Amino acid sequence: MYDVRAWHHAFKLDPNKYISDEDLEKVCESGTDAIIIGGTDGITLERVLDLMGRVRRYTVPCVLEVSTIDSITPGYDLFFIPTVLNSKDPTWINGMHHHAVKEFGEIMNWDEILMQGYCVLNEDCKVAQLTSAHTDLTIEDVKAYALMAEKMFHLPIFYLEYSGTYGNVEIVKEVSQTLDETMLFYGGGITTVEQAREMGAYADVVVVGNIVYDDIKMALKTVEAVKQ
Ligand SMILES: CC(C)=CCC/C(C)=C/CC/C(C)=C/CC/C(C)=C/CC/C(C)=C/CC/C(C)=C/CC/C(C)=C/COP(=O)(O)OP(=O)(O)O
Ligand SMILES: O=P(O)(O)OC[C@@H](O)CO
Ligand SMILES: [Mg+2]
Repeated sequence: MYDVRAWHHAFKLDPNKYISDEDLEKVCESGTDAIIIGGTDGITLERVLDLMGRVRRYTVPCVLEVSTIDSITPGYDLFFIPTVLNSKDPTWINGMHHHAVKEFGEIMNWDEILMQGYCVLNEDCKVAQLTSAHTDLTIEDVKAYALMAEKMFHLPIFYLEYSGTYGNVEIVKEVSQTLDETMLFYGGGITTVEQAREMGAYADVVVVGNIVYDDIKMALKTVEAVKQ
């Protein structure tokens, strides 16, 4: 079993985006703790398998963050299963999950599965739109979701998701102080070393996504920034 508790940094690679072999090697050999394969749109089995095969050339742990039932295959070190706690639509809280467990429940290795309680806070991002997330939240609202994740549902991961935009440090700080057992993942809009360091001071794991595609050199620098 991989010790996710020891992780501090992860790159999230989007199967719907192109990455050259050269850049992929840099990302996989960067010293990051894991490669998470995931995205919200254009996630087909073919694209996910292709990316997994390419990441598998390296020893870095490779995780599938499941966003569609059709793209689930064996071959990963771990599976992250999001549940969007602030969605207005039960489909994204437990609906798809029920459907998937009906299909795969008998063959699932539950030791390889970690649930992520998402709280999506950027109203304009794709995942907020897709899941009809209620993003107009106060710090107290967000902390309540964090407490629900930990104390009511015993989720291993609470994920503050600002996909595409840099988040509110005060919220990340306060949520980090609210959680004891549940790990705090932060993701969204990390484009500088300073931002990576700032969020890394509070989040257990900083997830870096889009900058990989926009500025690979800067993306690579976030690893050391978070791990220092
Ligand atoms: C056969 C075999 C090996 C089986 C393995 C067993 C297994 C893993 C079974 C799965 C069981 C299960 C319960 C599956 C869940 C099914 C499912 C589809 C649940 C719904 C998940 C969910 C809430 C998805 C919503 C979208 C979401 C949260 C996506 C996460 C990724 C994300 C936020 C990406 C960021 O967006 P991006 O696309 O990068 O945006 P930009 O392009 O703008 O950057
Ligand atoms: O792509 P960015 O904005 O870095 O966000 C990372 C990740 O949280 C997306 O799910
Ligand atoms: Mg992305």
